[in-house]
Amino acid sequence: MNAITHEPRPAVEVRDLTSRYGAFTAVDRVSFTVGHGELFALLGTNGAGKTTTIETAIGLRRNTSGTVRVLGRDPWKHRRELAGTVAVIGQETGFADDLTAAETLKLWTDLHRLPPQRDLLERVDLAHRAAVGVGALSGGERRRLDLALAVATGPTVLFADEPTTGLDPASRRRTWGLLRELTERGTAVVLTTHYLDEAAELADHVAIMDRGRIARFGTVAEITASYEARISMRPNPFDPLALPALTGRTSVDDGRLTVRTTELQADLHRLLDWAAHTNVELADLKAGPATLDEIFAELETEPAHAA
Ligand SMILES: Nc1ncnc2c1ncn2[C@@H]1O[C@H](COP(=O)(O)OP(=O)(O)OP(=O)(O)O)[C@@H](O)[C@H]1O
Repeated sequence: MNAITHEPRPAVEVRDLTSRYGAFTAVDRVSFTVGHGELFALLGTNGAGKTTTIETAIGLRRNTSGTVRVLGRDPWKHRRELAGTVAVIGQETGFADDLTAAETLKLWTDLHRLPPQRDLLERVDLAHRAAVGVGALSGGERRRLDLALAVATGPTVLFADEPTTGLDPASRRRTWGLLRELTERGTAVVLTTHYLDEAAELADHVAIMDRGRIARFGTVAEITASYEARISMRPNPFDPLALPALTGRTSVDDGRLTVRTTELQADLHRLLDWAAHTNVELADLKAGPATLDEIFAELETEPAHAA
Protein backbone atom coordinates (compact mmCIF):
# COMPACT_ATOMS: atom_id res chain seq x y z
CA MET A 1 0.00 0.00 0.00
CA ASN A 2 2.89 2.36 0.51
CA ALA A 3 6.15 2.89 -1.28
CA ILE A 4 8.37 2.44 1.78
CA THR A 5 10.14 -0.90 1.83
CA HIS A 6 12.39 -2.52 4.38
CA GLU A 7 15.97 -1.49 3.85
CA PRO A 8 19.09 -2.89 5.46
CA ARG A 9 19.74 0.53 6.99
CA PRO A 10 18.46 1.26 10.52
CA ALA A 11 14.77 2.08 10.94
CA VAL A 12 15.61 5.28 12.82
CA GLU A 13 18.83 7.27 12.49
CA VAL A 14 19.38 10.40 14.57
CA ARG A 15 22.69 12.14 14.12
CA ASP A 16 23.83 15.22 16.05
CA LEU A 17 20.24 16.32 16.57
CA THR A 18 19.99 19.78 18.09
CA SER A 19 16.66 21.46 18.89
CA ARG A 20 16.32 24.93 20.29
CA TYR A 21 13.36 26.85 21.64
CA GLY A 22 14.54 30.38 20.98
CA ALA A 23 17.89 30.70 22.70
CA PHE A 24 17.29 27.60 24.87
CA THR A 25 18.88 24.35 23.67
CA ALA A 26 16.47 21.53 24.63
CA VAL A 27 18.28 18.79 22.66
CA ASP A 28 22.01 19.08 22.17
CA ARG A 29 23.82 16.95 19.56
CA VAL A 30 21.95 13.72 20.28
CA SER A 31 22.75 10.64 18.17
CA PHE A 32 21.30 7.13 18.14
CA THR A 33 20.10 4.47 15.73
CA VAL A 34 17.36 1.88 16.07
CA GLY A 35 17.33 -1.29 13.99
CA HIS A 36 14.29 -3.22 12.77
CA GLY A 37 12.87 -5.34 15.57
CA GLU A 38 14.87 -3.41 18.16
CA LEU A 39 13.51 -1.53 21.16
CA PHE A 40 15.38 1.62 22.11
CA ALA A 41 14.45 3.34 25.38
CA LEU A 42 15.01 7.00 26.12
CA LEU A 43 15.08 7.77 29.81
CA GLY A 44 15.76 11.02 31.55
CA THR A 45 14.93 13.53 34.20
CA ASN A 46 11.94 15.81 33.64
CA GLY A 47 12.75 18.32 30.93
CA ALA A 48 15.77 16.31 29.69
CA GLY A 49 14.60 16.60 26.07
CA LYS A 50 12.92 13.22 25.42
CA THR A 51 9.62 14.55 24.09
CA THR A 52 11.38 17.13 21.92
CA THR A 53 13.49 14.32 20.43
CA ILE A 54 10.40 12.17 19.74
CA GLU A 55 8.43 15.12 18.31
CA THR A 56 11.29 15.80 15.92
CA ALA A 57 11.50 12.14 14.90
CA ILE A 58 7.79 12.00 14.08
CA GLY A 59 7.97 15.20 12.03
CA LEU A 60 6.03 17.46 14.40
CA ARG A 61 9.00 19.68 15.09
CA ARG A 62 11.76 20.89 12.83
CA ASN A 63 15.26 20.34 14.17
CA THR A 64 17.67 23.23 14.46
CA SER A 65 20.58 21.13 13.15
CA GLY A 66 21.69 17.54 12.65
CA THR A 67 19.86 14.86 10.71
CA VAL A 68 16.90 12.63 11.48
CA ARG A 69 15.92 9.78 9.18
CA VAL A 70 13.02 7.41 9.69
CA LEU A 71 13.01 4.57 7.15
CA GLY A 72 15.51 6.67 5.25
CA ARG A 73 13.20 9.70 5.04
CA ASP A 74 13.29 13.11 6.65
CA PRO A 75 10.20 13.01 8.91
CA TRP A 76 9.72 16.78 8.70
CA LYS A 77 9.44 16.66 4.90
CA HIS A 78 7.85 13.21 4.48
CA ARG A 79 5.49 12.95 7.45
CA ARG A 80 2.48 12.04 5.31
CA GLU A 81 4.33 9.31 3.41
CA LEU A 82 5.65 7.87 6.66
CA ALA A 83 2.21 7.95 8.33
CA GLY A 84 1.23 4.56 6.91
CA THR A 85 4.21 2.75 8.42
CA VAL A 86 5.06 4.83 11.47
CA ALA A 87 2.75 4.73 14.50
CA VAL A 88 2.81 7.03 17.48
CA ILE A 89 1.55 6.51 21.01
CA GLY A 90 1.05 9.59 23.12
CA GLN A 91 0.08 12.19 20.54
CA GLU A 92 -3.33 13.09 19.13
CA THR A 93 -4.72 10.13 17.20
CA GLY A 94 -6.53 12.32 14.70
CA PHE A 95 -9.77 10.41 15.26
CA ALA A 96 -13.03 12.16 16.06
CA ASP A 97 -13.53 12.54 19.81
CA ASP A 98 -17.16 11.42 19.57
CA LEU A 99 -16.30 8.00 18.09
CA THR A 100 -16.23 5.32 20.77
CA ALA A 101 -13.11 3.27 21.45
CA ALA A 102 -14.73 0.26 19.71
CA GLU A 103 -15.80 2.36 16.68
CA THR A 104 -12.29 3.84 16.41
CA LEU A 105 -10.72 0.38 16.36
CA LYS A 106 -13.25 -0.84 13.78
CA LEU A 107 -12.69 2.20 11.55
CA TRP A 108 -8.93 1.62 11.82
CA THR A 109 -9.09 -2.07 10.90
CA ASP A 110 -11.58 -1.33 8.08
CA LEU A 111 -9.25 1.37 6.71
CA HIS A 112 -6.40 -1.12 6.70
CA ARG A 113 -8.63 -3.91 5.33
CA LEU A 114 -7.97 -6.08 8.34
CA PRO A 115 -10.44 -8.54 9.89
CA PRO A 116 -12.21 -7.27 13.06
CA GLN A 117 -9.98 -7.62 16.12
CA ARG A 118 -12.44 -7.34 18.99
CA ASP A 119 -10.13 -8.96 21.55
CA LEU A 120 -7.64 -6.12 21.18
CA LEU A 121 -9.59 -3.77 23.46
CA GLU A 122 -9.52 -6.48 26.09
CA ARG A 123 -5.78 -6.94 25.62
CA VAL A 124 -5.17 -3.25 26.37
CA ASP A 125 -7.64 -3.25 29.31
CA LEU A 126 -10.20 -1.13 27.50
CA ALA A 127 -13.04 -3.66 27.05
CA HIS A 128 -15.03 -1.90 29.78
CA ARG A 129 -14.52 1.44 27.98
CA ALA A 130 -15.48 0.16 24.50
CA ALA A 131 -18.65 2.28 24.32
CA VAL A 132 -17.02 5.46 25.66
CA GLY A 133 -16.21 8.34 23.29
CA VAL A 134 -12.48 8.79 22.65
CA GLY A 135 -12.77 12.37 23.92
CA ALA A 136 -13.87 11.07 27.31
CA LEU A 137 -10.96 8.64 27.72
CA SER A 138 -8.16 9.50 30.13
CA GLY A 139 -4.65 10.15 28.83
CA GLY A 140 -3.55 6.64 29.82
CA GLU A 141 -6.63 5.07 28.16
CA ARG A 142 -5.96 6.99 24.95
CA ARG A 143 -2.38 5.73 24.94
CA ARG A 144 -3.70 2.18 25.32
CA LEU A 145 -6.11 2.71 22.43
CA ASP A 146 -3.15 3.95 20.34
CA LEU A 147 -1.32 0.76 21.32
CA ALA A 148 -4.29 -1.38 20.21
CA LEU A 149 -4.30 0.40 16.83
CA ALA A 150 -0.54 -0.15 16.50
CA VAL A 151 -0.83 -3.85 17.35
CA ALA A 152 -3.65 -4.20 14.81
CA THR A 153 -1.52 -2.96 11.91
CA GLY A 154 2.01 -3.87 13.05
CA PRO A 155 3.79 -0.64 12.04
CA THR A 156 7.40 -0.69 10.81
CA VAL A 157 8.33 1.92 13.40
CA LEU A 158 6.53 2.79 16.64
CA PHE A 159 7.24 5.87 18.76
CA ALA A 160 5.79 5.38 22.21
CA ASP A 161 5.99 8.37 24.54
CA GLU A 162 5.49 7.09 28.11
CA PRO A 163 2.97 4.39 27.17
CA THR A 164 2.72 3.00 30.70
CA THR A 165 2.63 6.16 32.82
CA GLY A 166 -0.27 5.90 35.27
CA LEU A 167 -0.94 2.18 34.66
CA ASP A 168 -1.26 -0.34 37.46
CA PRO A 169 1.40 -3.12 37.58
CA ALA A 170 -0.79 -5.72 35.82
CA SER A 171 -1.68 -3.35 32.95
CA ARG A 172 1.97 -2.34 32.62
CA ARG A 173 2.95 -5.97 32.21
CA ARG A 174 0.25 -6.49 29.56
CA THR A 175 1.53 -3.40 27.71
CA TRP A 176 5.06 -4.83 27.85
CA GLY A 177 3.76 -8.05 26.33
CA LEU A 178 2.20 -6.15 23.43
CA LEU A 179 5.34 -4.08 22.82
CA ARG A 180 7.38 -7.29 22.83
CA GLU A 181 4.93 -8.83 20.37
CA LEU A 182 5.53 -5.87 18.05
CA THR A 183 9.33 -6.10 18.17
CA GLU A 184 9.09 -9.85 17.55
CA ARG A 185 7.12 -9.00 14.41
CA GLY A 186 9.97 -6.68 13.33
CA THR A 187 8.70 -3.29 14.51
CA ALA A 188 11.42 -0.85 15.60
CA VAL A 189 10.25 0.79 18.82
CA VAL A 190 11.45 4.06 20.33
CA LEU A 191 10.11 4.26 23.86
CA THR A 192 10.33 7.02 26.43
CA THR A 193 9.81 5.98 30.00
CA HIS A 194 10.43 7.06 33.57
CA TYR A 195 10.91 3.46 34.72
CA LEU A 196 14.26 1.69 34.74
CA ASP A 197 12.60 -1.71 35.28
CA GLU A 198 10.58 -1.14 32.11
CA ALA A 199 13.72 -0.37 30.14
CA ALA A 200 15.49 -3.36 31.71
CA GLU A 201 12.58 -5.60 30.75
CA LEU A 202 12.14 -4.43 27.17
CA ALA A 203 15.03 -2.46 25.76
CA ASP A 204 17.94 -3.65 23.67
CA HIS A 205 19.63 -0.30 24.27
CA VAL A 206 18.97 2.56 26.61
CA ALA A 207 20.01 6.20 26.50
CA ILE A 208 19.73 8.34 29.60
CA MET A 209 19.21 11.98 28.71
CA ASP A 210 20.21 14.79 31.01
CA ARG A 211 19.93 18.48 30.16
CA GLY A 212 19.52 17.80 26.44
CA ARG A 213 22.43 15.40 26.05
CA ILE A 214 22.77 11.62 26.13
CA ALA A 215 24.64 11.20 29.39
CA ARG A 216 24.73 7.37 29.41
CA PHE A 217 24.19 4.76 26.69
CA GLY A 218 24.18 0.96 26.77
CA THR A 219 22.10 -1.87 28.14
CA VAL A 220 20.49 -1.29 31.55
CA ALA A 221 22.94 -3.83 33.01
CA GLU A 222 25.91 -1.93 31.51
CA ILE A 223 24.64 1.41 32.79
CA THR A 224 23.87 0.23 36.32
CA ALA A 225 27.23 -1.62 36.44
CA SER A 226 28.97 1.72 35.86
CA TYR A 227 27.54 2.97 39.17
CA GLU A 228 28.38 1.73 42.65
CA ALA A 229 25.86 -0.72 44.10
CA ARG A 230 24.00 0.26 47.26
CA ILE A 231 23.48 -1.50 50.59
CA SER A 232 21.24 0.32 53.02
CA MET A 233 19.67 -0.51 56.37
CA ARG A 234 18.71 0.82 59.78
CA PRO A 235 21.10 -0.89 62.23
CA ASN A 236 19.62 -1.34 65.69
CA PRO A 237 21.38 -0.52 67.98
CA PHE A 238 23.47 1.79 65.78
CA ASP A 239 26.97 2.89 66.65
CA PRO A 240 28.65 4.22 63.46
CA LEU A 241 32.07 3.82 65.12
CA ALA A 242 31.49 0.08 65.62
CA LEU A 243 30.97 -0.73 61.92
CA PRO A 244 33.27 -3.34 60.34
CA ALA A 245 35.87 -2.35 57.75
CA LEU A 246 34.15 -2.13 54.34
CA THR A 247 35.36 -1.53 50.80
CA GLY A 248 32.51 0.89 50.11
CA ARG A 249 31.87 4.45 51.28
CA THR A 250 29.37 4.84 54.11
CA SER A 251 26.95 7.67 54.81
CA VAL A 252 24.19 8.07 57.36
CA ASP A 253 20.95 9.92 56.81
CA ASP A 254 18.25 10.01 59.46
CA GLY A 255 19.37 6.71 61.04
CA ARG A 256 19.67 4.93 57.66
CA LEU A 257 23.14 3.69 56.82
CA THR A 258 24.02 3.55 53.12
CA VAL A 259 27.11 1.85 51.71
CA ARG A 260 28.09 2.65 48.11
CA THR A 261 30.31 -0.15 46.94
CA THR A 262 31.92 -1.82 43.96
CA GLU A 263 32.03 -5.05 45.98
CA LEU A 264 28.39 -5.66 46.81
CA GLN A 265 28.65 -9.30 47.80
CA ALA A 266 31.82 -8.96 49.89
CA ASP A 267 30.60 -5.87 51.78
CA LEU A 268 27.17 -7.44 52.35
CA HIS A 269 28.87 -10.52 53.74
CA ARG A 270 30.99 -8.39 56.11
CA LEU A 271 27.93 -6.52 57.36
CA LEU A 272 25.85 -9.66 57.92
CA ASP A 273 28.76 -11.32 59.71
CA TRP A 274 29.30 -8.28 61.91
CA ALA A 275 25.57 -8.01 62.71
CA ALA A 276 25.38 -11.69 63.66
CA HIS A 277 28.39 -11.42 65.95
CA THR A 278 27.35 -8.18 67.62
CA ASN A 279 23.60 -8.84 67.87
CA VAL A 280 22.74 -5.84 65.70
CA GLU A 281 19.46 -6.00 63.82
CA LEU A 282 19.78 -4.78 60.20
CA ALA A 283 16.23 -3.47 59.86
CA ASP A 284 14.84 -2.68 56.38
CA LEU A 285 17.95 -4.10 54.68
CA LYS A 286 18.20 -3.43 50.94
CA ALA A 287 21.02 -4.38 48.61
CA GLY A 288 21.30 -4.08 44.85
CA PRO A 289 22.45 -2.02 41.89
CA ALA A 290 21.88 1.74 41.82
CA THR A 291 18.26 2.66 41.05
CA LEU A 292 17.27 5.09 38.31
CA ASP A 293 16.52 7.77 40.92
CA GLU A 294 20.02 7.33 42.31
CA ILE A 295 21.54 7.49 38.83
CA PHE A 296 19.56 10.68 38.08
CA ALA A 297 20.66 12.17 41.40
CA GLU A 298 24.30 11.47 40.53
CA LEU A 299 23.90 12.88 37.01
CA GLU A 300 22.47 16.06 38.47
CA THR A 301 25.60 16.55 40.52
CA GLU A 302 27.80 16.26 37.41
CA PRO A 303 28.81 19.62 35.99
CA ALA A 304 26.76 20.93 33.05
CA HIS A 305 28.06 19.55 29.77
CA ALA A 306 30.85 21.39 28.09
CA ALA A 307 29.67 23.32 25.03
N1 LIG B 1 7.51 24.96 23.43
C1 LIG B 1 8.55 25.14 24.24
N2 LIG B 1 9.09 26.36 24.42
C2 LIG B 1 10.15 26.55 25.24
N3 LIG B 1 10.75 25.56 25.93
C3 LIG B 1 10.25 24.33 25.80
C4 LIG B 1 9.13 24.04 24.95
N4 LIG B 1 8.87 22.71 25.02
C5 LIG B 1 9.78 22.19 25.87
N5 LIG B 1 10.60 23.15 26.35
C6 LIG B 1 11.73 22.97 27.27
O1 LIG B 1 12.66 22.09 26.65
C7 LIG B 1 13.20 21.18 27.61
C8 LIG B 1 12.95 19.76 27.14
O2 LIG B 1 11.56 19.47 27.22
P1 LIG B 1 10.98 18.04 26.83
O3 LIG B 1 9.49 18.12 26.97
O4 LIG B 1 11.54 17.61 25.54
O5 LIG B 1 11.60 17.14 28.00
P2 LIG B 1 11.18 15.68 28.49
O6 LIG B 1 12.48 14.97 28.70
O7 LIG B 1 10.21 15.07 27.57
O8 LIG B 1 10.52 15.99 29.88
P3 LIG B 1 9.33 15.22 30.67
O9 LIG B 1 9.89 13.95 31.18
O10 LIG B 1 9.05 16.20 31.77
O11 LIG B 1 8.19 15.05 29.72
C9 LIG B 1 12.54 21.52 28.95
O12 LIG B 1 13.43 22.36 29.66
C10 LIG B 1 11.29 22.27 28.55
O13 LIG B 1 10.95 23.21 29.54
